[in-house]
Amino acid sequence: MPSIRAPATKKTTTLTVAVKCRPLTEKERGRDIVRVSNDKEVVILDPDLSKDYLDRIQNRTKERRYTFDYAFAPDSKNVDVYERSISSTISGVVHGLNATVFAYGSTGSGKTYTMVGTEGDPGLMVLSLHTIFNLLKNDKSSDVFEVTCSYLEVYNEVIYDLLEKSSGHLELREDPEQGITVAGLRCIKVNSADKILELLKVGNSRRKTDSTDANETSSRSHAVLEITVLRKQKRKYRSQVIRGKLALVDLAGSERASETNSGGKKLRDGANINRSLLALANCINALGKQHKKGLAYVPYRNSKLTRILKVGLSGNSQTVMIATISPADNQYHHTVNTLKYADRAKEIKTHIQKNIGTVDTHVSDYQRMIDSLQTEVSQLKTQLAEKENQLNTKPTERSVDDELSWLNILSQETSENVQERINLQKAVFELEETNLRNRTELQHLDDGIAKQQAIENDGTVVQALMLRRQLVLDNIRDNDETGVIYQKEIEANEKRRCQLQEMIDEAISNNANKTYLRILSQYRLLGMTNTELQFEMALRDQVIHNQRETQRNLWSLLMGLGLDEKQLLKLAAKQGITIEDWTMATQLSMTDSWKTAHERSTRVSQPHANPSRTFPQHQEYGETAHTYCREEHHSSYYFMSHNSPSTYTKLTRTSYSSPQQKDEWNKISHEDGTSCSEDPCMSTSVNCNRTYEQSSVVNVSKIGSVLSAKTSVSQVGNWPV
Ligand SMILES: Nc1ncnc2c1ncn2[C@@H]1O[C@H](COP(=O)(O)OP(=O)(O)OP(=O)(O)O)[C@@H](O)[C@H]1O
Repeated sequence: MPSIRAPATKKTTTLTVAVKCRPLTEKERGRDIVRVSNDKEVVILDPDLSKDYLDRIQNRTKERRYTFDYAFAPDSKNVDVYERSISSTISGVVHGLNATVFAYGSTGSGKTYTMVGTEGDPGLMVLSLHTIFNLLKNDKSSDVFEVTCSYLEVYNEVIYDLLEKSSGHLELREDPEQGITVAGLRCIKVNSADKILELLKVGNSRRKTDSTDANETSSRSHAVLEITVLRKQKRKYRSQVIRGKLALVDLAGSERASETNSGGKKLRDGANINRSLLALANCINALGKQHKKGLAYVPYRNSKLTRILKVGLSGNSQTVMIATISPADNQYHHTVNTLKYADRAKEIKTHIQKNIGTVDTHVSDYQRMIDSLQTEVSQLKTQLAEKENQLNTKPTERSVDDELSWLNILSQETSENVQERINLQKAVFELEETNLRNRTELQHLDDGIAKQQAIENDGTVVQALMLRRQLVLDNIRDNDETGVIYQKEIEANEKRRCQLQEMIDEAISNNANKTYLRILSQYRLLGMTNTELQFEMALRDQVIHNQRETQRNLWSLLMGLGLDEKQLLKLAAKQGITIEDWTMATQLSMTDSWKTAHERSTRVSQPHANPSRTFPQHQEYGETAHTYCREEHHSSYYFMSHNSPSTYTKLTRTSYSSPQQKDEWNKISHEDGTSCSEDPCMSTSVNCNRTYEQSSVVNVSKIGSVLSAKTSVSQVGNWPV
């Protein structure tokens, strides 16, 4: 079929952005911090409960408010999302228009639930297919329809056919007429929604999923279901073929390694997912900027995902982005990140146009098309010449206004470049961490094999150990290889950074408005320093996570020895070790799910680097155990009862909530008899002159980080969504 596109009127439209908040799951016992008002507005409350009215009116809270085309509260069904934000787009597919719907959000935020759904709450893929086949069934024209379907996944930057039992690696091809296509991808002819749903089911069962701490069945790949509807129109003098395409995309979720609690393969998957999502985020950023200045380069080529989504993001497609978010307070950073990108995506423009191919075209029609194409070519040539002219213009020749916005764009790109470098460095750091653990395990395995070889006859244990050894070695090699790729990307990123800085410096030295430009540049540099600090904190976050894991493992080990609470305390006392909080520590070692729900409380219940003090929990085990806590970044203290861990009662500087609280606070004393005269609400200690490390409670050297780890954590870091 000739596929010359007949010139038809192009309609410019913006991406439709809908936000869907899922309900709190049973496992999550956190606070719900998302509010959806008037069907369009989403408010994210500050997860820090201690912020009061004054903080709010002085803008010191982390509360955020966003407006989108549509917003859906946790009680909304998939069909509500479909009817309000998608259905009209889907019907265009039957009339030769392209449409793309993609779900975007952090891991466990509900993307797969929204796209695929359940039997009781069918997802957007299922609902769209029913609409398409209903429209075809009810079509009154004499047109003939043909529907085909393909389903692929991108896993670790490799494309697989989900409709093929054992699919090999597929390659992307740039076709001058059809755009980006996947060579060798199966396109199956279908004649009912049920048939596609069957294929969808089979395809989903082949998708790579894994269980992580954040989501039991986490999708580790990006899945793209594409439905093509061909409408063949028989007319008196010519036949026309209209082709509409619908792409339904379920992305893998962005994640932080510290949250998914993953290592080895899972960590590598996560790093790849984050990398392709970062590439997508960068495209959204660039496209969002394009409408303002028309300058931004859109880095589609950075990942397979962005190349596949190119048409949906900027080409001939009516596109809907469903940003999925979790309402849980511990997901605050992910939620804000997702909404930030969703907010930018609102600016993206696409250009929709009917895909019409003609068969038996009359010569005069061809002539008309050729004329029109020639006009288009000459217009493009003029535009290209103008652009080249602009690029060759020296900064000094620009007007000041132009200069400033040009510099602004440059510095914006610099910040993004820094952000990208930070993400890459974090990925490298995570890989190195995993390999460190892998190498330790390898050492243990070698020792074990040597010992076992000396005593064993049949060699079965040795064989099992050798197998494990090979697996660990493979992981080390894979991680090293990925590390080399990341290093190369860091180098490329660094090169770009230098280029950008040179351009900024040149603009400053050439321009009359030097002082203003210098301030602007300084401002951007400070912003970058800030981002780098965030990276440092993210690294610290990771170290703390590892310490907690060690703590948990060692507790399990101690518990496994069969010692009861008294024996353990006695043993510890003999060694001069004070166990800080028996209740919490044992709970911590017993259940992992407890850890997630109570992470906040464990995090804040440990002694602090500065000021140092001894907490009296160990005197009051069991029912009456209380912990004094401080959250470092908010300089606030809480009084928390273990009987009801979710209840936080704030102590204020001028008044205690109850006499009991005041008494409890007054009990705080150091072991050596000195006490802190600090008010609970002050962030510095008055009489306390010992450092954290000196405190005998924090006898880290005795049992590693088992009994007392530095665990004042701020969950910062802008891991890309
Ligand atoms: N609207 C909803 N109603 C009820 N449960 C939901 C809803 N949305 C999501 N969930 C539940 O939340 C959990 C995570 O959802 P889902 O697997 O869809 O997340 P995801 O964003 O696809 O995660 P990943 O990126 O890790 O694959 C699942 O247990 C799912 O059943």
